[in-house]
Amino acid sequence: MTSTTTLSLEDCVKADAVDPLREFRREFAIPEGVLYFDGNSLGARPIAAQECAARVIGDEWGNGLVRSWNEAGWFDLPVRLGDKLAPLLGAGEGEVVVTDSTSINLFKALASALSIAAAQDPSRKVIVSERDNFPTDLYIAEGIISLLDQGYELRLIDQPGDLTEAVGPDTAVVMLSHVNYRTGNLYAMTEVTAAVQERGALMIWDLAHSAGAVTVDLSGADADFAVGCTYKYLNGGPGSPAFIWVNRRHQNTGIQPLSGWWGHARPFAMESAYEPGAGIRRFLSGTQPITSLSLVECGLDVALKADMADIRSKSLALADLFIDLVEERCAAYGLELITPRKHERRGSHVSFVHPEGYSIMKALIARGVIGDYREPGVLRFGITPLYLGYADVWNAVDVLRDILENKSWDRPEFRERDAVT
Ligand SMILES: Cc1ncc(COP(=O)(O)O)c(C=O)c1O
Ligand SMILES: Nc1c(O)cccc1C(=O)C[C@H](N)C(=O)O
Repeated sequence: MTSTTTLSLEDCVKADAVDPLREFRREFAIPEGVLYFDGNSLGARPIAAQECAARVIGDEWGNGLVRSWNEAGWFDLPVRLGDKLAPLLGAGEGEVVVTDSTSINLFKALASALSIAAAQDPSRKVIVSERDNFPTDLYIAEGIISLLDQGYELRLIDQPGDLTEAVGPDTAVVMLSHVNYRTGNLYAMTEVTAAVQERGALMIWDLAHSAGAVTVDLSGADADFAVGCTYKYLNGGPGSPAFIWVNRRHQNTGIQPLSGWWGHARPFAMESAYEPGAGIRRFLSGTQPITSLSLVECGLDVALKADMADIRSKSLALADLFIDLVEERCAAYGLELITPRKHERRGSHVSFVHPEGYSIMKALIARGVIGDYREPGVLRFGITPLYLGYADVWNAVDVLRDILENKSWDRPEFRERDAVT
């Protein structure tokens, strides 16, 4: 569907009828009456996940018991799932493991990158990131800086355009989110990686808002490390394990400081001294949450059946439609778009700022249009082409217009803050 003005619901219904991804919606359990625009926080449940959970809990755990570490392939699951995820990241076999959380994987990646940078040039003491990066990324960097206590510092840029100027001969590592969690800004991975490496620094990407949503080519960009989660666009389930990708040239060089027994060269030799395993396995630490790890496969199996180019073009078309409809139908109500309009600069969510953003989002959720809220004043709408269609976008904006027109957000119950927004 092309970006036009004066779009009708009928146009959207017609666009849905010829959408090459329309059958994928059947693969997901979306409750009746819900328009789900929060797959950028927690992806919807693949129908297959319920049966998978029953098999893992009932059969593999219940009947197999401890034998399942071998017989059901539990021990190899982080590596097997990493290999399965790799094509969606432009990565190869033996380069990715699904394990731990994004925060923990970032700790491993950053510590490892700093150890590699220090071996090359110990005078490089700066980690460059973005003030508007997802907070956990900055907190993890602060934690490593205090733990190492070797004069490292964090340099934060305020605009994506300030990046190249901030990276210099003092820079050890640059750590950025490929897609910004708040604005949806998308960095040009290949160009940015090349600029960072030309300046002698290592490049770490956080792909939390990219994996399964936008085209990613880690090998093509020749980045150094990447991390990301599986509970958003990969539909792995709440708190499902994250992933870490390590360029082969670094796998056996840096220090992976969470040196637990799963990363040991011979875990069941039970040796008292640590000897890192070869390759990506050394980025494992300890025992993995096998039930939730197993569910990651259901989301991956769905995503791998779809063509990533179709996902990307539908994501852009749905977001264009969302923006056009808001601008056409909600123009009088003070919503300000903070997401880049340019396709090459946009991820897969759309964000608007409004002084009453929190109450408006709560009012939307009460009407079944589920997005989320981020400070300050940001209404965020995730665009997930596998289970959202053009008519869904039209209907969501229709509810938004109604809430704004009737000021129905202006009620005490919509002002009460929940713990999770
Ligand atoms: C860019 C980014 N990094 C990291 C995280 C979270 O990491 P974790 O799963 O460790 O809580 C999120 C979202 O929660 C995120 O948006
Ligand atoms: N990870 C989350 C959580 O534990 C609770 C609620 C939301 C989340 C999210 O994923 C937030 C998300 N990363 C964001 O971009 O804001």
